[in-house]
Amino acid sequence: MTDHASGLDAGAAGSAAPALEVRDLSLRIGGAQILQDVSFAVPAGQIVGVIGPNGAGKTTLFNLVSGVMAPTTGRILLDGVDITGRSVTQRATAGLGRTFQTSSLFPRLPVEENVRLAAQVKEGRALSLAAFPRRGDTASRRALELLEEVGLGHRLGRMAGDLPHGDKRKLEIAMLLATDPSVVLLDEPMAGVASGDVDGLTEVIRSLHRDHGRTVLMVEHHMEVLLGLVERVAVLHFGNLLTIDTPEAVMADPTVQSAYLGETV
Ligand SMILES: Nc1ncnc2c1ncn2[C@@H]1O[C@H](COP(=O)(O)OP(=O)(O)OP(=O)(O)O)[C@@H](O)[C@H]1O
Repeated sequence: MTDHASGLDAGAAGSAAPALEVRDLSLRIGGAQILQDVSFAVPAGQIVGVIGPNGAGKTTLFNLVSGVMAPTTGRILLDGVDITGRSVTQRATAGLGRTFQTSSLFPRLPVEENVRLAAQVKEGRALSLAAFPRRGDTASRRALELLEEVGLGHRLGRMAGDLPHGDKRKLEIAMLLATDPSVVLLDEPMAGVASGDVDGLTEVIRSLHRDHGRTVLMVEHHMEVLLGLVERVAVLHFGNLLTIDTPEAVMADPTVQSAYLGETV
């Protein structure tokens, strides 16, 4: 571990609690130590990348933060509040949103209906298609705004399952935004996205924090995209946090180079 490995001083300039913080997070399954004492903080409005070789523990970290799995030890704080014992739904209500590596869309529904359903849930209404959507209701209006925002205004009426990968990812982000999260976890947003769609999706992600002030933590294997987007990079290796620092410092770090030996950084 390097001196700056914890990154816990990252929000120290102001007195406000970091938007997201993990403290000594560990997960043990059977005899396997999947994550070990991982600690870092993400100040509000910052965009941070998580990288690491295959099996390093990136998805596990997201599963722990979003509440899909419970840590063996350690704590997770959202805006300074300990959410470690809370359910996925309670964390979402508290402002934590997540996309998954695998698509979480309703493929046989039109794009606007996917986002309307997410907006409807945010309003405290049921995830029900039978809610008789009216063109002017707040969930429908919000859905149209968000589709414009992510650049899918021209896809209205298309079935979500028929969209190209890049647009599916944008749709997932629009659905996430419908829940109005303050902290967004993006799990490999570029996976399966055609090269021609990468720039557009990158801009959508950039605007999440630049234009909307959201805090973003993202796992991404597409290194060029990640390094062009994030302010800091956390590096996981065999369940340990090697370092969290600026993209330049991380790429120049010999421990990172050796962690990736045999892989292209
Ligand atoms: N439920 C589980 N039971 C046992 N081992 C698990 C479980 N979940 C994950 N692991 C193991 O934990 C390690 C970390 O897995 P994880 O999926 O978090 O890695 P990752 O960094 O996201 O990898 P990738 O880049 O390939 O997606 C792997 O060795 C994996 O096999």
